[in-house]
Amino acid sequence: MEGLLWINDPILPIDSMAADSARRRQDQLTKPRGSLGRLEEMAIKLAGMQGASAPSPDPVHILQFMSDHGVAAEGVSLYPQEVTIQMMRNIAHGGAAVSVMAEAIGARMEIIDLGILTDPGPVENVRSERLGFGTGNIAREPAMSEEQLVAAMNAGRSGVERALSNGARLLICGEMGIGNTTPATAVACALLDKPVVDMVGPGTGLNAEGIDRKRQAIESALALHLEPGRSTLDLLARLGGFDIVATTGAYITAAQRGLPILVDGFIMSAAALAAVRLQPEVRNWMIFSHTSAEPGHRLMMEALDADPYLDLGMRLGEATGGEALVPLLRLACVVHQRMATFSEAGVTEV
Ligand SMILES: Cc1cc2ncn([C@H]3O[C@H](COP(=O)(O)O)[C@@H](O)[C@H]3O)c2cc1C
Ligand SMILES: O=C(O)c1cccnc1
Repeated sequence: MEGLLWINDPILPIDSMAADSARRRQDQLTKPRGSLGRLEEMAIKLAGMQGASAPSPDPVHILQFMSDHGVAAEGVSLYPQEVTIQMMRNIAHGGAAVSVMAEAIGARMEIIDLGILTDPGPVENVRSERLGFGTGNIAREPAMSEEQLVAAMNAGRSGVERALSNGARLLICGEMGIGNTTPATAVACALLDKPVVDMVGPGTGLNAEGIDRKRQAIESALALHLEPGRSTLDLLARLGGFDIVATTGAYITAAQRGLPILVDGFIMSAAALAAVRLQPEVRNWMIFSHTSAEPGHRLMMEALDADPYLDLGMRLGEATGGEALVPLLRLACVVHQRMATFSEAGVTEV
């Protein structure tokens, strides 16, 4: 697709020498081999991605994408659509979970309005890259045009470029927009060829009747848009959201530029599936923070051969699962760097 030729640019290889040398170092540190479990794996993975003997998640850069979803008209969320703009202000003013956590972990966050329902005018701390007034209702029409798809992918790409120019060493993408678990579910069902009943869930807290209504809306969307031979980009334009598409572009760009990706929950995993479908090696650059309580997330993780680190019953989105893992990533890296080896400490090795 014109304007998206960069998707096929090569993905950087992981530095396997750096990963091997980090693994060897872990085995020389004063502990029974493997005893720090997956903390060891975190440091080794980051070492390979960063080509570094002293890996570190810092600086962490969050791209927080805001957008609305036309399919909210089908009654697929417990909350009304005006919550999106209200939450955008809340995020920008520092009152949302993502904002409090970003401050607590010392992460830089850029909030990008990709097209919430009403144009809020200039909002402090929000970058406006509006592509429309929400997407189309996927149960009845495509989510977006080809032009909007291209612009959303490029918005994700330029977000990563700004992150890199700010020195980022770890990327977390997040989203907020009422109704968003519906396009995420639709994209996942389309890409994985799974029945909607296996993937659909409560999102913000729908009851059984609400989930059934959401299932019907997604089934209508798939019946309308799913045709054999449709490309991944075409499916994204028909079923996705501006945020899922921008994140897909951000993930591919990060992998092309060598920036490690921390994938957040259910909605961001739909983008991860799309990015890996478009460019399989993007998977090598991904770390998965947590298992979302949204039931279909496990199927997504299976498809991505991913085993997320945390399982805290989180189901918020907003990059918060990614943020929750950052302190553990830091700990893993500090341990990797500062622990004494057997020979340094004069401890008997077996
Ligand atoms: C106050 C509030 C803050 C949120 N922050 C993230 N989400 C999350 O919930 C929404 C997806 O769930 P559904 O598809 O059921 O609407 C998205 O906005 C997602 O970011 C929120 C939802 C609400 C209500
Ligand atoms: O895991 C997520 O991304 C999620 C789950 C429920 C609602 N919003 C987001």
